[in-house]
Amino acid sequence: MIRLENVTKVYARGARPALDDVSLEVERGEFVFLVGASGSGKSTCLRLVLREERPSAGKVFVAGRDLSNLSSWKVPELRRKIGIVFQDFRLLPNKTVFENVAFALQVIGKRRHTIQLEVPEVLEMVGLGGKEKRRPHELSGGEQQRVAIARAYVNRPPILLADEPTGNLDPTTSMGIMRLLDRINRTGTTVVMATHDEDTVNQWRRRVVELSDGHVTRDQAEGTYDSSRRVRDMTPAPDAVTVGDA
Ligand SMILES: Nc1ncnc2c1ncn2[C@@H]1O[C@H](COP(=O)(O)OP(=O)(O)OP(=O)(O)O)[C@@H](O)[C@H]1O
Repeated sequence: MIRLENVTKVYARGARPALDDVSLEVERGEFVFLVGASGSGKSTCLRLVLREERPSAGKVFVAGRDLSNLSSWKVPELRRKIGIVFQDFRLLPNKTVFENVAFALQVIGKRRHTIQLEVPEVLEMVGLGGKEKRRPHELSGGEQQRVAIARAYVNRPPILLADEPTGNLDPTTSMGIMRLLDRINRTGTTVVMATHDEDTVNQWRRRVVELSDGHVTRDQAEGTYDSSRRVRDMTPAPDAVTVGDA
């Protein structure tokens, strides 16, 4: 469903590559956690899949299409296949919950009566039935993220990308959001979630792809994440103290 083939991304001439010869394949229907320290290249991966960025070298394939051959007028069609959720929700503050979700269908030309049917259905699914008329500031962070997920999913895209979706939420609320993403994944949607959230990764035990300085350093089924591991690995063990100190 998503394939990166020897992808390198250099943003600025002379800068360290954000991604350095990364190859990665995500099958249809998988749920993948993309983990790694800040700056390791997680968001860059997601932006390449959305064709918001183009690789400096290598190829990106999404839903059978080679994005290097995709003309710019076909990019909206690609993005219709991909729902995206961010850490900071990115809702339209002056629109109601219903209007925020409906907007995603309006921009792709869906008919009014379809919108009237599909928006309540997806809001019910994310647990926001009855809150259609609220504006984002009248919702909790978890509820705002549910609206963002409803907006990303209302068109039933085959791929859902989530960039730190639990980053602004407490553990209990995060758990609810993860249950929702899991439910969406069970409908057959491929989910790729970039995250630092160790507890979530360790609780859900899905495939974990770890990036370090633009390289894939681990790809593990039912994986875990310990962000302190790299730091610990670089710290001398207690028995490495030099004899002269004794
Ligand atoms: N638009 C840009 N222009 C220049 N450099 C960029 C740009 N976007 C990202 N970078 C650099 O590329 C590297 C990877 O960034 P990226 O945002 O992909 O990392 P990340 O793992 O998603 O980090 P975070 O967890 O903090 O979001 C970093 O060194 C970053 O500074």
